[in-house]
Amino acid sequence: MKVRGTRLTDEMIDTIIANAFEGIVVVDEKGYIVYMNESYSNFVEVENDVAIGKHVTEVIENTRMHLVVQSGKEELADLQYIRGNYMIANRIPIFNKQGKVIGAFGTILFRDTSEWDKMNSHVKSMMSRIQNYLQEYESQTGVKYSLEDIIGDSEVIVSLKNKVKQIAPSDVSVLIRGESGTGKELFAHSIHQLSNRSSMPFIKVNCAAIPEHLLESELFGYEDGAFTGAKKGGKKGKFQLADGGTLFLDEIGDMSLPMQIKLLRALQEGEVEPIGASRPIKVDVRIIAATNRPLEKMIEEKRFREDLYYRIHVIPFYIPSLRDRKEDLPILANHFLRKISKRTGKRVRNISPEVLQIFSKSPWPGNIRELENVIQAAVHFSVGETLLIQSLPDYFKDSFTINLGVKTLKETLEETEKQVIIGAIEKNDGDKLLAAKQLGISKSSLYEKIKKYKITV
Ligand SMILES: Nc1ncnc2c1ncn2[C@@H]1O[C@H](COP(=O)(O)OP(=O)(O)OP(=O)(O)O)[C@@H](O)[C@H]1O
Repeated sequence: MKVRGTRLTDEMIDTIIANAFEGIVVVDEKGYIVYMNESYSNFVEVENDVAIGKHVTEVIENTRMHLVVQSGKEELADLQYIRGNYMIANRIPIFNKQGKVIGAFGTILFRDTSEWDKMNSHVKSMMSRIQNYLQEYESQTGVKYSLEDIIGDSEVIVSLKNKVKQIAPSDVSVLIRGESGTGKELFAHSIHQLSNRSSMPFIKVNCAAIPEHLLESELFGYEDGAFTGAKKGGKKGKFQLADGGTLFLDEIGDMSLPMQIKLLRALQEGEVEPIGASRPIKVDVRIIAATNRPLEKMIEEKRFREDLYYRIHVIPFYIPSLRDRKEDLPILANHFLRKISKRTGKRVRNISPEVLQIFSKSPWPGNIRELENVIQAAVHFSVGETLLIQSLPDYFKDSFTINLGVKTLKETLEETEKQVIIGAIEKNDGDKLLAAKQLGISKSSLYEKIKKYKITV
């Protein structure tokens, strides 16, 4: 390098790097430290000559330098927690002329700790203030999740997240469908959180969990002395509690017909009548409902009211099961691994490829909730930094090996074919022609298979 005709000498470069404002570390292609400047070694409190030659993971907490030499991808402005402080880290791979990674250099911002301490305490106090606001927001509104909490980069999840952004600001009712554990509640929270009602309450009612005779008082409330055993002073119903905000009616397909009539009346009139009240009360709520029940079939069987269906089905929203979007598995699994490791303080950093392979073959009947539970149990049983097959809970391994061991190849293939067909029909809201198109088979062959496997969706 030339500066006004003078070459920059090795000594000059050494002095500049050694006294740089940032901490600098250089590793070879295997992640072993070949250079560390004084700022960095002072910060991590390791003698410079002791650090050199060691694997970077032995010297620097939470480092990712060894991963950057593997991936060849630079990581800029990443927050890294080292020695009780958040540092801003850059990690840049070094390539030779043939384009092969031969090492990486990393920098952390702030040379001396007192300077950083000032900044760090500022960041920490900001973070704790944000945390407090979030907690306050959650306790006042009942909103626990936002769109950022929905993990997944499959086409369908990305498009559902875009749909949330589009529909959230309007006041229309949304009906979220999908199997148990697919994230229906998460999406409901996100819609509310992005709506104009976000500062008002989000109230959830699980229509399946509340006995029928209590659901009316739960939804509409009651007046003082409305019935024996009623609370003194009466009780507000969920409609009133959600006034100005959103009422999330979970498992709406499990609501009895008489309650459906009362609910429809409340939605149409925009008012509720608490039990024992002489006058109705005006309420302004947005309805988000969720179910995994086949409402259309239930309408045919007169178990669900068609008028209520049209009232809540303004915007349909279908979340596919996890087995229909397996491309999301690695990112979801790693997300839960990080979350659970952080919560439990157990250092399990990655998931072995064999485990990910088993995951990709599992049918996940409990969807994402089941995945989270499996990872939670596996982290608990893990001994090293990698989550291995032997750490998976027995029930999960057993269900898997039983399926593989007892069934013949033909049975396994047929079972898979049946599941794929059911998935395609559900995905297309029961439209068999569309399902056949998507599966790349003729309509008659689809009907044949429906008959063969006795599919009822
Ligand atoms: N895309 C996702 N990203 C991260 N976590 C998710 C995702 N989807 C679901 N979860 C997690 O899975 C669990 C189940 O989600 P949720 O309760 O929203 O499902 P659900 O469809 O409403 O289930 P149910 O019908 O049984 O009430 C929750 O812990 C939630 O945080």
